[in-house]
Amino acid sequence: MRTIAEYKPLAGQQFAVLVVGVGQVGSCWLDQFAPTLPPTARVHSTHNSSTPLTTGTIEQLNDKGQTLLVLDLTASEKVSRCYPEWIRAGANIISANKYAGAADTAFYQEVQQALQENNRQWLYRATVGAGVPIPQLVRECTANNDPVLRVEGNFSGSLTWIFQQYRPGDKLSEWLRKASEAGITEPDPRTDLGGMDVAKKLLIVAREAGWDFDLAEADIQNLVLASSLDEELDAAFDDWRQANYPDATQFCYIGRLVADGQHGVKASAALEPVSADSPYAGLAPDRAYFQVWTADHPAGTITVEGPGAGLEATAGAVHKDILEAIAR
Ligand SMILES: NC(=O)C1=CN([C@@H]2O[C@H](COP(=O)(O)OP(=O)(O)OC[C@H]3O[C@@H](n4cnc5c(N)ncnc54)[C@H](OP(=O)(O)O)[C@@H]3O)[C@@H](O)[C@H]2O)C=CC1
Ligand SMILES: N[C@@H](CC=O)C(=O)O
Repeated sequence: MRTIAEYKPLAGQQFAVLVVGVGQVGSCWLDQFAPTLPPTARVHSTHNSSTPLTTGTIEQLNDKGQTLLVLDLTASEKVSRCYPEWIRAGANIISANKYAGAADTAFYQEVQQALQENNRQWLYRATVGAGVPIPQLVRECTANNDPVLRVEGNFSGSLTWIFQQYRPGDKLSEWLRKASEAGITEPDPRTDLGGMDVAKKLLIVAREAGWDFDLAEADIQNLVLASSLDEELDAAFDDWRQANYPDATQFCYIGRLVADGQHGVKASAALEPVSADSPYAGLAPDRAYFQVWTADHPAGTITVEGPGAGLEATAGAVHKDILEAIAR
């Protein structure tokens, strides 16, 4: 963790942190990271569904001259839709919630416009890769005139955790339950298993490269193969495995963005068999591995590996955003 001494806010500047969503990530941040906030920052308030954050609260604090950091640690689309109003009222936003980053183009642009017009920041390092700075890498290559051609990686922390441990013959439903208990799935694990969580991450990264696409057009494999996530899922998944990859011993859910001259980008994700020489074969269940191909590196890829799942890695990413916002 970086030390607070590295950060030099403007003289007298006070940062009020408003935490929206005190679930698994929010509690982890409050317990482990909030105590290390710089002396110029303090947690002003915490909010959940029954005590939502209001725009009035933001306006009042802004009027008092406080610099506001609103942490969106929910999985709520409703909360994400408040961003433009909150930004106009004076808030800077830090998100673990992926809804705004992967929203329809019109809403995404509305958020960007509100940020520009009000000179506010929106940071979202925790939304992709947990502790692996993949959006930042793509943004930096793009900004430095080294266009990104392709990005590939195990974008799902929960599906990686599951499939790095699952072996044919296991019950998929058991691994899913354990992942949910470990706090690494979405509040509704169907979001992970169905691939929609990965689709959102692909869109967030694509936007860093200057691409955009409609989530509905992404080619995403849905592993919600049964209406209930119990023995019914196990039977359906075994049928799929036997029909497609009867000899595979290991799988990984891999996401891809590939530049496509005509259409901008093609986004896809699928569960694929992993051979012994694949970089995914020996990956620990909580690690992420990404490869980026750029114009300057068309053959040799840039590779990044790091902690890609878990509450501490995610809350740590939120904390890095807070320190970055304070330092700017
Ligand atoms: N778990 C992980 O490893 C990772 C999670 N994330 C992201 O972090 C976010 C949070 O995940 P997690 O902590 O696991 O989720 P939880 O379900 O544990 O917590 C969500 C929290 O959001 C609150 N909430 C829901 N709606 C509102 C609202 N309208 N106003 C205020 N609070 C609200 C809930 O309150 P209540 O209980 O009252 O409804 C709850 O406290 C998600 O977007 C997830 O994608 C990102 C990376 C990794
Ligand atoms: N559901 C997510 C958790 C964080 O984004 C994942 O599986 O990666």
